[in-house]
Amino acid sequence: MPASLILVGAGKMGGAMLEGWLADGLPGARVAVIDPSPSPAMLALCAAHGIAVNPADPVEPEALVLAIKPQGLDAAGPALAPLAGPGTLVVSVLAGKTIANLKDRLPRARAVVRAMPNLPASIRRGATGAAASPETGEDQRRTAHALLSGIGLVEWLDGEDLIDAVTAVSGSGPAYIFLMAEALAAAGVAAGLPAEVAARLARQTVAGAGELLGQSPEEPATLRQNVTSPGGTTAAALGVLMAEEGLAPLMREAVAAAKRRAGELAG
Ligand SMILES: NC(=O)C1=CN([C@@H]2O[C@H](COP(=O)(O)OP(=O)(O)OC[C@H]3O[C@@H](n4cnc5c(N)ncnc54)[C@H](O)[C@@H]3O)[C@@H](O)[C@H]2O)C=CC1
Ligand SMILES: O=C(O)[C@@H]1CCC=N1
Repeated sequence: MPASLILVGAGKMGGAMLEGWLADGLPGARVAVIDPSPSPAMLALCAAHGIAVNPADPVEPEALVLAIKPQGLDAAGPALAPLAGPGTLVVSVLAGKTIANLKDRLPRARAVVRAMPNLPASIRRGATGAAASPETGEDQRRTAHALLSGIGLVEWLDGEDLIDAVTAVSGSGPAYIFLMAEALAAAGVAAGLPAEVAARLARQTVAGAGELLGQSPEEPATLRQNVTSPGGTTAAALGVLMAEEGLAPLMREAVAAAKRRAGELAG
């Protein structure tokens, strides 16, 4: 873990990573947060862990983690450039922004890791794809790995060309699963259940299935088959979901749209 870390942007994703790092044992005294409008919950978390918020004269840290909106990079660049020296490990989670885009705004930076985590980082169940600039040293790679593996699974990529696909699959992916819970609950209401009962059953079904998938050595397809009695109710439902025009082509289209959008955010 780095001896000093500045988190720039402590919103939903930055906040989730910070929660994960703190749960992983990163001492708050090593961390500073820069954010012009931190939420009350973030201020409370920082106060509880002795984390400096918007220090007056921040100094170049060992690790500078960027978690602002991609569209905010131009405006933030001038304030961030002095914090990213040749020895600083820069970790960016900005969707679409390439390592070259980041180096444009942080001209002294050498070691840049472009990472795409996801929101379950807050409970250390995240999934991150990452790629490092060629100048990133072995120690800095180890530091980046310690940070990212502290919040869940890490897949290192040979180059950054796959990060937009990672963004579309696992970066945005939790939203697809939450939507599944919403849609299942709504379908339950349509099938006659009281709304609150449907919401509780759908939520626990998605959470329980996710937990089982996380703990089981079986493939998702095997777990699906374990639910499916021949000629039974699940088979009837899967006949719809697995039809030619069912979930698979829809998911392909959704992931392609997210990947396309990530490409548009570059620059
Ligand atoms: N939300 C998610 O599930 C994921 C988000 N990301 C990436 O994380 C980044 C942040 O996204 P969210 O957390 O969802 O957005 P957010 O809006 O919740 O957080 C952004 C934070 O940046 C702060 N901010 C704005 N300008 C700033 C500046 N100049 N200096 C310091 N802080 C500044 C805002 O006050 C806010 O707290 C984006 O680049 C996004 O692509 C990546 C993976 C997943
Ligand atoms: O929606 C977005 O652009 C960000 C990137 C991945 C998840 N949230």
